Order: sequence, then structure tokens, then C-alpha cells
Amino acid sequence: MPDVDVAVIGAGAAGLSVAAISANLGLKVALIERGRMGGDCLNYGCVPSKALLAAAHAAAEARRADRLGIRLPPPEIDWDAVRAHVQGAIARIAPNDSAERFRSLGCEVIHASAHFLAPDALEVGGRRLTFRRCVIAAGSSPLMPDIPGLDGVPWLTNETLFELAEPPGHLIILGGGPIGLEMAQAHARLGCLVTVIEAAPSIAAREDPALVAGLREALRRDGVEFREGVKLTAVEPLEARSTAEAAGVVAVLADGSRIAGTHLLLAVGRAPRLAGLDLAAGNVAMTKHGIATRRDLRSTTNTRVWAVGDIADPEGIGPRAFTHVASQHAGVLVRSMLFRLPFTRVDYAALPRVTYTDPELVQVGLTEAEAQAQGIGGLQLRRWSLAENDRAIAEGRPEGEVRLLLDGKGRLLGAGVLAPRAGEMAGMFGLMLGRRLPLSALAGMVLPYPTLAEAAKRAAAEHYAPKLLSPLVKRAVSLLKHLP
Ligand SMILES: Cc1cc2nc3c(=O)[nH]c(=O)nc-3n(C[C@H](O)[C@H](O)[C@H](O)COP(=O)(O)OP(=O)(O)OC[C@H]3O[C@@H](n4cnc5c(N)ncnc54)[C@H](O)[C@@H]3O)c2cc1C
Ligand SMILES: NC(=O)c1ccc[n+]([C@@H]2O[C@H](COP(=O)([O-])OP(=O)(O)OC[C@H]3O[C@@H](n4cnc5c(N)ncnc54)[C@H](O)[C@@H]3O)[C@@H](O)[C@H]2O)c1
Repeated sequence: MPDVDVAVIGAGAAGLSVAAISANLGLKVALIERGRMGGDCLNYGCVPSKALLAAAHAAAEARRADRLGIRLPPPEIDWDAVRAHVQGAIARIAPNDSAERFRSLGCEVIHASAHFLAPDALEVGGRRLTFRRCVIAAGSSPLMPDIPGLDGVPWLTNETLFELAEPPGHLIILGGGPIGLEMAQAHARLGCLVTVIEAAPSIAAREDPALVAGLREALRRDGVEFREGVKLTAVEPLEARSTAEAAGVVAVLADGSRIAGTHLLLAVGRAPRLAGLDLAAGNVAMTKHGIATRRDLRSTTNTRVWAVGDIADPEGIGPRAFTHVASQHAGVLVRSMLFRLPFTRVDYAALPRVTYTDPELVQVGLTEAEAQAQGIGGLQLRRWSLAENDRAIAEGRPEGEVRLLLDGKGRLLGAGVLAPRAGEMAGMFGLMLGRRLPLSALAGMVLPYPTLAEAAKRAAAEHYAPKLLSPLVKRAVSLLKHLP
């Protein structure tokens, strides 16, 4: 008999969900974590980043309150108190992810590193643990770019950024993806100088360029400097010239320019945490993106093994590093691994992405560029500007836009939004795309007035407006008016 029914490697968002469901269904579960319970999202990712952004947004709100007739003095940033807020948010959520909670659910929680000994056995803290099924949920870590000089300078990643005892004087951020952009705005609004260096021609290159342009402008207003489409060729240490001056880093760019900063944040993507798992001993195939799985998240080479969360590389669609993907994966695993239901597959067609800047950038489904790359013809775009949304006007924030992408038959392919708190609209688009609802469902929805989400409804209604006001319809109405 194996020691456990399910061995879960990693207690981050993905591993915790799988362990909780398996234990609740009465299975014998070992949950193995070598670091902090809760993984990246709780300790070094979503929670601290959103808590820091909340403080930054409060400072920005105080600075721009005069647009509403409220004059406030410039906000004073108490860095220690901001850090206490960030750590307090983590501490408040931590009990949900704690070893105590998972023990109370019936899991054996083991604080150790796990690696494979055989296709049905792990070594965990010097002990051989045999399993019926193993779920690899070891996550991802920051990708280390190959930059000359990096060994000789101090640098930060999301694992160390939230522990800074003092605010950075000038934060240089390498990478203009969601981590880079969120942290750029957070630090700029908290009073730091910030420069973002992005090697690709544009920040957030995967997103709709029209919405990215609006976001870039908003971040510039906060004081963020951008260097896009230029590579970093080297980094050099910057010696402090006096005790009053901070030491730091000089970024040398391919165009010859040099940017001197106090801190360097690396935010150039993620790498799967494959090292040390000894996957060969477990007969588990990997790719450079993670554990090679089928679309039901089962290993392509070891039928006892599944992978979830950032480390899973499902064939044909690849990994996605989001906490909501980790929970989607857990749902797939319940059906595929526990209930053995056939035809269970991961599908990202309705997956929302939100960059939690202010305004927030949302994309659900395809962007225009992605649809064109797939060869989808007859594309139509329906837009509604937040400048024409009553709530946005009332709040003095008429900025941003909703962009709905439709196919030739008027079916929704994707939705992009730039607006304050736009993430709150993402679920609505996810439901539309996930359930393949017709566009008329959105256009005919009764939404509370005044809300920002009405901009989405108006964009959808734009699709029907020409038909509704056509000469044929007008003629029909003029005939119908004669009826009693
Ligand atoms: C700064 C930042 C902000 C983010 N913001 C968001 C956001 O707003 N929304 C969103 O959806 N996503 C966000 N993400 C992404 C999100 O954090 C990840 O997608 C999510 O944490 C992945 O969960 P996971 O369980 O796959 O991996 P992890 O959370 O990394 O957990 C894996 C765990 O496995 C452990 N482990 C690894 N190897 C072993 C081993 N051999 N033995 C034992 N234990 C092991 C690790 O210690 C770790 O705790 C953010 C990420 C970052 C970095
Ligand atoms: N709001 C959210 O949901 C959220 C927030 C943060 C992170 N995340 C997740 O974490 C993942 C990782 O985030 P990320 O921002 O580190 O990665 P990313 O891969 O999304 O973006 C990295 C950026 O760095 C650029 N880059 C790569 N190498 C470079 C170099 N040498 N010099 C300059 N630029 C370079 C890339 O072109 C890209 O724009 C995201 O893809 C996302 O899945 C999500």
C-alpha cells in the first residue's frame, strides 16, 4: 500500500487548492512545502503587490482630490507604516493557507523539500514517501536575465522588493510586464523616481496597443519614465560619492545611454521551479516551460503524476502564471484525477488578465492582433469611451475605453478595457466568452446606473445601433404607430 493517496509538492495557490479538495473528499494527503505556506501569491506576489498599490493609490487620490474641489496638503509617505500595511495584509490572509488549517482538514503537512526517488516515490526530509498520485505544484521563480555585470551589483526581485527598509530613491525596473508596470506605479506614487526599461518595442506588448497607449500616458503622469525597445547591455555598480548619497546601479543601454539608480528590480518573466525535483527519477517529462502535461494536466510520461499552477505546461497551450489559473487547474484535477472524468481539458479561451495599475488594464479572450494571427476574418471592433460614461464623469475620471472584438457574425471574441477598477468587469466578459453567450446578452443586460460597466453594455449596443435605426425598422415603426 502506498503511504498516501495524494502527495502534493508545493503549498502555493495551486497545491493548497488540490490538497484541500482531496482531503475534503476523504483521501490521505501529504502536503509538502519547503518555504512559506501560501507560496508566491500570498508572500511575494499578488497580496503584497496589491497592498502596496492600495497605499500608492491612496496617495494619488489625495494628490488629485482638488479636481473634486477638495484641497489637501501633499501626502506624507510613512514607509514603515506602508510596510506594516503590506505585512498586515499578508498576516490577515495567512491563516487560510496555514499548516494548522491544512492539518485540521486532515492533511499531513511536511515542511521539507521533495524530490523524486522513483515513479511512485518521493524523498521528503530524509523519508521515503510512496504515493498513489503525485501533484507537482512547485510554481515558478523570477527569471534571471543574462546581463553582463549582474553578479557585481545588488538587485531585487519580487521575493525581496517588499522587504526594503527604506523607499528606493530611484528604482530601475527591468521588464514592462505586469510586475514591472504595477511596481512602477506603486513606487512612483509613493514618491520614488522610477525608470522602466523594456526590451520589446512596447511595454505590455501582448495587450491591445490602443489601451497600452492610455496606460503609458497615465503612468507617465505619475512620473514613471519609460525606455522601450532598447536592450540593457550591462549593469555596473554605482559607488556613493558621499555618506549622504545612496550607492546603486548604473544601467547601460544599447543606445549608449546610462541610467543611474539606487535599486534594480528584475521583472523579466518567470522560470518553472524544476531544479532539484529529480524528474528523471520519477520518469516525469519536462520542457523549458515546465512539466509536460496533457490538457487534463496529467504528466505525458508518468500516469501517476499531475502538474498544476505556474509549473504546468499543458500541451499546445503552455503555462499561465495567475492565481486564478491555479484554481482553474485545481478544478480540472478534481474532474480528471479524482473523478476520472474523460474529456476534462484546460481551456484558456475565457481567461481574464488584469494589470492592477490605475487605471486597470483588462483583457479577456483575443486581442485584435491575436485574432489576426489566428487568421480570423471579418473582424469588427465596437468601442465605448469612458469619457461618455456618467459615473466616470461624476468621479472626475473620464479616462479609458472598452473595446469589444467581434467576428464577422457579431460573436464576441475578446474584450479589452482600460478604466479605473476595470478588473471588476473582467468576470462579466469571462462569463460571456466561457458560456458563449450572444452579444445581445450584454447589450440587453440591465445594469445599475451609474456604473463603469455600462460602458461595456454601450459598446455592445453600438453593434446593434445601425440595425435598430435602419430605414426598414423606421418604416416598420411608422406603420405600427397606426395600430390602436
Ligand atoms: C509580484 C507578483 C504579483 C502577482 N500578482 C498576481 C495577481 O494580481 N493576480 C494573479 O492572478 N496572479 C498574480 N501573480 C501570479 C501568482 O502569484 C502565481 O501565478 C501563483 O502564485 C502560482 O501559484 P503556484 O501554486 O503555482 O506556485 P507558488 O505560489 O510559487 O507555490 C509553489 C510552492 O512550491 C514550493 N516548492 C517548490 N519546489 C518545492 C520542492 N521541491 N519541495 C517542496 N516545496 C517546493 C515553493 O516553496 C512554493 O511555496 C503575481 C506574481 C508575482 C510574482
Ligand atoms: N496582475 C496580475 O495578474 C499579475 C501581476 C504580476 C505578475 N503576474 C504574473 O506573473 C508573470 C510574470 O510577470 P513579469 O512581469 O515578470 O513577466 P512577463 O513575462 O509578463 O513580462 C516581462 C517583460 O519583460 C520584458 N523583458 C524580458 N527580458 C528583458 C530584458 N532583458 N530587458 C528588458 N526587458 C525584458 C519582456 O519583453 C516583457 O515585456 C506574468 O506573466 C503574470 O502571469 C500577474
